[in-house]
Amino acid sequence: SITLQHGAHRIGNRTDAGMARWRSLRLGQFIHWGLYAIPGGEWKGKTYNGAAEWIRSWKEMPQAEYDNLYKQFNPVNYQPEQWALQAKNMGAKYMIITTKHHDGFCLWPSKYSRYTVASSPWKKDIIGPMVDAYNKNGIDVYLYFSIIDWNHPDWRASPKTPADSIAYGRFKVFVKNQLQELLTKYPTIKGFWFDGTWDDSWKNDGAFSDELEQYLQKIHPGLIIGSRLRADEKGARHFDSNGRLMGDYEQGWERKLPEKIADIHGNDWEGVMTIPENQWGYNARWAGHIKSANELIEMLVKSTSLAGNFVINFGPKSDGTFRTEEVQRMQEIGQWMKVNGAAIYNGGYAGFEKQDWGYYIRKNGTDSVFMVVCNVPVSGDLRVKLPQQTTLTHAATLENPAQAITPEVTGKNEYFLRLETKNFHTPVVILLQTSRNTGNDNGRFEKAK
Ligand SMILES: C[C@@H]1N[C@@H](C(=O)NCc2ccccc2)[C@H](O)[C@@H]1O
Repeated sequence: SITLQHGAHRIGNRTDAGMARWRSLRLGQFIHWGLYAIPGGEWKGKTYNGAAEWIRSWKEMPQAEYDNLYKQFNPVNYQPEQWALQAKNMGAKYMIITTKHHDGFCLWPSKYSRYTVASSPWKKDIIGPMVDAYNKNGIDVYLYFSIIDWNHPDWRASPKTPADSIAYGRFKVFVKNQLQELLTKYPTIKGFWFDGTWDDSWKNDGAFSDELEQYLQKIHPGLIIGSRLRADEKGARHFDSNGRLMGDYEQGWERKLPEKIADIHGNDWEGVMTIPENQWGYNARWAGHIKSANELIEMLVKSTSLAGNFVINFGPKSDGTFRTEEVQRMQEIGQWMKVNGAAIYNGGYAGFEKQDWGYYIRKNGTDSVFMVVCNVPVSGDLRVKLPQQTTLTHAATLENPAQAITPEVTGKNEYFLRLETKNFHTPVVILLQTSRNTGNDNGRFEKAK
């Protein structure tokens, strides 16, 4: 390995209580809200085919007209208590809110910028009431902050001249001031979710990103910050030039998930997911594939089974209400979580060989292993191969815990569980009580006929 001044400063995952809490939460709600919700992916009768929150970059969008949208920001139906209750009923344990996206518009009345809600007809702080409402409902809040800031005169994607570098130097001070301001105004937030850190200006200034992260941890110890903030002095991002993860968890899983446990290299990680194919901010027309609640539940289960967190994104309308499809997904996911949340919260990698019917999840630190059946076999028979020295002592679904399922012992450490019924409308969860011992079931279950 090479000597790095601004590479990873820690080897292995964080072991403090704050990080243990983060990895116990498992299900998060992402909210992308801002001026981009006003056009909602359309402009003067034309449809923008990109992600709605990027519409300012569309060649058909006059940037000055976009920048003046703040004069229309007036979410008269914004009710943060409703938002928080809805998220609680979905089973989300943390929420990530866009304080400032790439367009630079601030949802809080920053004293370092005039391009904020304070200049809009709404006038009031959006972030404060949201943090309070979510915290009151037992949901932790993380602040999304874009380093890219298309509105700020000193931001540069790639400084070319000495004047550019002087301007970008001012911009870095502005970024540090706004982050300090957010921590001062909203002291209960648990961390930052940084974005927009792929441009040369940021990538080639690993020292600043390192110093910034250390500054934030100094003024607010315990903050949880993912790998997307940092670059090392060679321009390596997420993983430093020695291949070590920078930050507190791998934050590169955007609209994609790891396939198998080897893909996560033992790191804490989080996947963030859109319900349509690629829309984060409100888009009036959702084209392409819209994920069902069952698809999102399976992604949540897969993430948990691979010891990661899963965050589902929502893009409220400019008036502060949510579109029907998003309300439906939150309700359907919430119904499943009410019955099966025990398999998700504090869930992690079970260490069992994955089978076709779905996913194993181990309740962290226990011998309780959940089987989440997403693919019901036509036979109704679920093969359960346990690791050596592990015995199955009990099985029952979370829906009917009193109804034990008697496994059929078929061979060394292998059982079949038969499902009474085969028509399920959502993934079914079976809790296995296992014990590690001599590797046989002590005659508890009769041998296969
Ligand atoms: C969380 C999402 N990140 C923003 C974005 O620009 N993503 C583009 C991107 C996709 C994959 C790697 C880096 C950057 C999107 O607008 C959302 O805010």
